[in-house]
Amino acid sequence: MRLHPAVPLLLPHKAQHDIQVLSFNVPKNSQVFVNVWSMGRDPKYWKKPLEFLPERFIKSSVDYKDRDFEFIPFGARRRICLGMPLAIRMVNLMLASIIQPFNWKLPKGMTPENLDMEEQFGVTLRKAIPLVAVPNVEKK
Ligand code: HEM
Repeated sequence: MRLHPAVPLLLPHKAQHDIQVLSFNVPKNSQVFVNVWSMGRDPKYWKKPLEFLPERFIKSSVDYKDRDFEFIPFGARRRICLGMPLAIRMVNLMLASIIQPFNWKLPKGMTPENLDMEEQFGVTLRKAIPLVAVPNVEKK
């Protein structure tokens, strides 16, 4: 959700009136895109921003629920994702239900280090080259 956010530019927002955000003047009716993809990789806020280190969140106070604006994979404030409470439960459940029953491995010659994580940009973000993984059921 930080390195590869599902909705990289959030949904388009429109300024209802002239407003100044930090040093930026945003005229009424401007269409505003919030680049959460780039915010999640900003070295100003993240140590080793391009590394996948999920443990960075273990003792961190950074919250995804509309409080810490360096990490808003569900957006924020009035137009925050309505499905967020469902999504945060479902993501864990879906991941657990594919990880638990199988032993997964990468195809021959492929290692986690040489996985191509390039993205295909769109309203939603997807892997440019789909992940190939081989499920294996342990024989008892
Ligand atoms: C991991 C899963 C999900 C992610 C990362 C996600 C992310 C987002 C993001 C970034 C937005 C745009 C927020 C903005 O522009 O400020 C959004 C909007 C929305 N999402 Fe999700 N979403 C997820 C799952 C869901 C689910 C499961 C539902 C419904 C059951 C849902 C319903 C909505 C709706 C209705 C909006 C529009 C809210 C509005 O414009 O007022 N989302 N979501």
